[in-house]
Amino acid sequence: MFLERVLCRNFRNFDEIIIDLNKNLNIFLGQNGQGKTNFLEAIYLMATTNSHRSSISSELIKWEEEESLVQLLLKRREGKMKLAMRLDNSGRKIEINDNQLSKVSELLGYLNAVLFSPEDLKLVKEGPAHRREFIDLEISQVSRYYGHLLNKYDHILKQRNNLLKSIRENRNNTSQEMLSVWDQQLATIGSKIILKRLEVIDKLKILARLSQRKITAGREELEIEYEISLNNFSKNLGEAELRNLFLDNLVSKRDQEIKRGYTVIGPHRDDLILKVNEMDLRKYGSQGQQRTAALALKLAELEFMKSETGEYPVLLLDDVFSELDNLRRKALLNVIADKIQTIITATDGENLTGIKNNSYNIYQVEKGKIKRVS
Ligand SMILES: Nc1ncnc2c1ncn2[C@@H]1O[C@H](COP(=O)(O)OP(=O)(O)OP(=O)(O)O)[C@@H](O)[C@H]1O
Repeated sequence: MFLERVLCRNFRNFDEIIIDLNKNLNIFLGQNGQGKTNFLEAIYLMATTNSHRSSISSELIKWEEEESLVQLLLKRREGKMKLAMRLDNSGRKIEINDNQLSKVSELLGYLNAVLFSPEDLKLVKEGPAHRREFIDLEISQVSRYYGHLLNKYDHILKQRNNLLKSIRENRNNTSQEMLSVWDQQLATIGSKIILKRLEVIDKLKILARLSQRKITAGREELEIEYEISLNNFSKNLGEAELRNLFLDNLVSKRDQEIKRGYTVIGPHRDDLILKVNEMDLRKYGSQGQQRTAALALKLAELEFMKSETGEYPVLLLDDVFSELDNLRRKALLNVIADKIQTIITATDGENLTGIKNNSYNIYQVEKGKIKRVS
């Protein structure tokens, strides 16, 4: 798939920009703070329904304006489509081919995009929330049903945590009965989420291992494991068995959960363990090894989405070329070749000299204005 045109109106520091993109490679050059990341953010927002930098709609709207619009013309195998998001202080509205959708989450699955930015090092070296977000976003982009499960799980978890707090404050039996009702729901949805994650990680780990080998010329073996918070878990459990195990775990943690006032087990507490040559990357990996693994995961993500949807997603590279050494840069360029629409931002073209795509556009970004220069 590829983007033909991107329109942003009153989005971040843009008044109105209308950009026609090359179906292969697009390079956006500009000094710091001119609007390069803002442009990628608008596209990423349309792929995931969320900005990677802010969860607050009003921050995306241009200062002193009331509403903003991001509109994309997208070419997929099945044809062209127009996607639009309107943001104002009351929230976000989505239109597909000029028809308004009832829920923002229905936008998921139309535009698939993979974003790689310097922030992605966090994926390897920081807390589990980043790795859960990585896997959840990836699955949500190819499965709207999974996005729906996550929303439901979040809702149940909040209600259950509120109840745990209220039991802690004033123990009574009716609340304990209510807790069993929430347990059933948490276990039902939670086990579906865990099973889907396990299925995707099984595919992803093969793809990531291959990428890591390519980037390191076979010197590093990357392993990904799912670290589950449930006790007595064994692989190959069916959905009903996993649900029962989840419920048993909730019963055995009940006193602890009431004492703490929140749910201590479930997919919201799980993690991904990344190892290189059997060493835990998060704890012991060098910055270079962590960066390579983050890149390998992103390349695996591209291939995973291709295998799920039949089309490569759009690749967004935010200022990453200056951070990569020659080997990693080459590996990245080999993957992109001419088959993936790529949008790159950089402060100057110096690190981009290795790019030999047949066709590319170059744009200059300055003070919220974007102009094509070649
Ligand atoms: N809601 C907003 N309204 C108007 N301007 C905004 C808004 N949000 C951010 N900006 C401006 O956008 C600019 C940041 O743009 P952006 O993050 O795209 O920078 P960049 O070109 O990617 O630079 P860098 O290379 O430093 O990342 C800043 O000047 C900031 O003041």
